[in-house]
Amino acid sequence: MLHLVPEQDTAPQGPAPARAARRRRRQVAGGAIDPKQLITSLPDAVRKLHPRVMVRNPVMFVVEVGAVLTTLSAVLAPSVFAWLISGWLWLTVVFANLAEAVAEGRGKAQAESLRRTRGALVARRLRTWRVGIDRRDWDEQRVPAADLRPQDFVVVEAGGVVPGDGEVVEGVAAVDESAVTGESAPVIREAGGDRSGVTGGTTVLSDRIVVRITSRPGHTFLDRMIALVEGTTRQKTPNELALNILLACLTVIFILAVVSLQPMAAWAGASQTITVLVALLVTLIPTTIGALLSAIGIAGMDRLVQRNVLALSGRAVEAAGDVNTLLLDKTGTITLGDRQAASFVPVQGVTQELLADAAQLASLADETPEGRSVVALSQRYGIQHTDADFTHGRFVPFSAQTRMSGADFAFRDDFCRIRKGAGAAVTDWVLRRGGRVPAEAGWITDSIAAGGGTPLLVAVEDRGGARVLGAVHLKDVVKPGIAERFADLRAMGIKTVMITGDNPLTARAIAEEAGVDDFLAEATPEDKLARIRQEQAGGNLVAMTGDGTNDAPALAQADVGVAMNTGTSAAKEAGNMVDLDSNPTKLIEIVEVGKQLLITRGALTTFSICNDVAKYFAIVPAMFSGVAGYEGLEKLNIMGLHSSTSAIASAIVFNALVIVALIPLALRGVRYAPSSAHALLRRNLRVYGLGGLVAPFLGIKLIDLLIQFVPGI
Ligand SMILES: Nc1ncnc2c1ncn2[C@@H]1O[C@H](COP(=O)(O)OP(=O)(O)OP(=O)(O)O)[C@@H](O)[C@H]1O
Ligand SMILES: [K+]
Ligand SMILES: [Mg+2]
Repeated sequence: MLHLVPEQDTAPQGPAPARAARRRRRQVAGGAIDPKQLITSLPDAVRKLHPRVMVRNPVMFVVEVGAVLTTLSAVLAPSVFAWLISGWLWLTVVFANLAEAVAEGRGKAQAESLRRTRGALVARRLRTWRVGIDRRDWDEQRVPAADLRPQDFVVVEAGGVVPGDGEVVEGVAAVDESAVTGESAPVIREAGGDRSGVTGGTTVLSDRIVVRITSRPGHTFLDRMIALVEGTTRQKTPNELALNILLACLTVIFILAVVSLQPMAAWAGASQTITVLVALLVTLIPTTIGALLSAIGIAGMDRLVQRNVLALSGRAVEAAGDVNTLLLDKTGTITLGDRQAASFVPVQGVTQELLADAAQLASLADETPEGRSVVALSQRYGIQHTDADFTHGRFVPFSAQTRMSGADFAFRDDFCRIRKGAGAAVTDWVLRRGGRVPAEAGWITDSIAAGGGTPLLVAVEDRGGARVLGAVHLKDVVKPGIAERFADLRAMGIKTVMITGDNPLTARAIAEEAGVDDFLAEATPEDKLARIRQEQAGGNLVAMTGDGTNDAPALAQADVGVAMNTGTSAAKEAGNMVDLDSNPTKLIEIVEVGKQLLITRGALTTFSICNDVAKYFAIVPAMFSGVAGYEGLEKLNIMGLHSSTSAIASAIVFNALVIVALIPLALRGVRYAPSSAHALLRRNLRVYGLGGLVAPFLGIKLIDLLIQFVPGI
């Protein structure tokens, strides 16, 4: 099929949008942040100070309220200490907002370039379209792409841009999808099969296709992609919500503790100022994780975008971190999916020509790639039927339920039905019509299947009764390198199951070659769905990759449903992720990103809480220093800080700086190497727990050494 691509269009340079897309991906790859980003995101961070925005983050909202209180008290009773604390509390809130703004800012540039792609597209809409209608009578209308509605038909010719998402209903074309995927190699899009989906904004390089629009205005793939990278549609995931509630509870507990401290302190004759009480509260509550939580989530989605995966739900990204079963569709997912007719194998007493003739009649209206390849192969036998041969006929289209296709027609005064399809389905059809199926038919299909090919039995029914003529051998190729990647999945503790509508023998041959752990053959869409429910009922978290309309129910049911970008729009609508590279082993990276997200969140939570414990040692002794009866607390001043005011100020400054210091880690994610959950937990406790305990002692001491030179501290 690749000969369809004109030479000049495959030049390595690629069109400008492709280069821009690749550059854009390179910029964000690796996740390193440019210090300039911190500066450019500053205005956004300040804008986020609005209380309506801040309440969404309870921990930081408390810090903001504290900043207001200390500012008021600094105005009423000015002192260097009061101004220093209130200033750094405002900085703490700004730093937290900065983390989120930087995370969002990285998507904004990408959204800008996608917006340009969407631009002002013009569509060539057809007033009517039906299969086989004479093309010259087509009545075309030029309309803005924004006016397209589902069920509209548009025509796109070489050089034209596809105006909206849809399904190719007629024709085959090479399409440049680089504006959306960043990948400059053209892909084939064709009517009928599992490669019929086209995306608005992509460019047709060759030929002419008719597309049935499937998306509503404003809800196209590009629209969704823009909203996604900008983070405008991001909702908190269940785990994130749970952690937020936990952090809010901790905050309330510490508020109560600090409030009840005051009467106690007053009784001891060490009544504390508002500034000191707020400072104590802020050091105790988990500000580090409170500040970084949202950025961690955004960065996780972003890391998937960098890998050319669009996650349409944050819940799915989290679920990916815990997936232990992966279900894959065979054709087009594990294999290249270009099933081509390779040979005709007739039964005894039937010639190849007769079989080829019948197979062609059964495929004339079969718009699937398989159907077209049967027609092409039979033409090599000099057989060339035309629609005129069908006087009173009807086509029977292929369906995943019947697993057959064919035609019923009056043919040269005879009445005739022809079917081709899966061995079991056609055998059943012949038997129901009173025919006999020779054992030879079984041998033929088995021998094709044993080699990994897909046999299509061909049968006819006419005055002579129903009988099998032979089989078509469809060949497909397992994607290269797939076995190694499945081995990687096994090492990560993920079981792979191939599910296919194909017969058990073909399924076994392909399963062995691809190295999957298990397979399910002759599966209808309902079987695929049932298998997922069964795995889920067994407590497994299931991911599914597929491309066909018949995979859609399963993709919707799976915890992580990854649709191939080459697939049908039904599959892309049903899944919660789309892989722009259409690579089934991409799940390995999706799982890694999911795990990394969970680990990063866990590690920074551990760090944050351990951190606060240490700061306690700076502030509490300072509050009670010199108070009779509380000399014992002096022992807690193990850091030997300069004065009580410098101790408290140092703790607040450290508390704010640690947020900025951790922004790069939150965005890049904690390093992830495949290993057991226990080993990961132990490592994290060691690094982030211990680190969280030790860092403040060093940091606060250092800041104290500097801050003591500030006059008035
Ligand atoms: N165009 C066609 N005409 C008749 N029969 C077909 C046609 N295409 C496929 N079949 C038969 O129907 C069976 C099921 O179809 P298909 O393989 O597309 O199902 P599937 O569930 O999508 O599986 P897969 O995982 O292989 O994509 C095939 O094994 C083949 O025997
Ligand atoms: K804190
Ligand atoms: Mg399929």
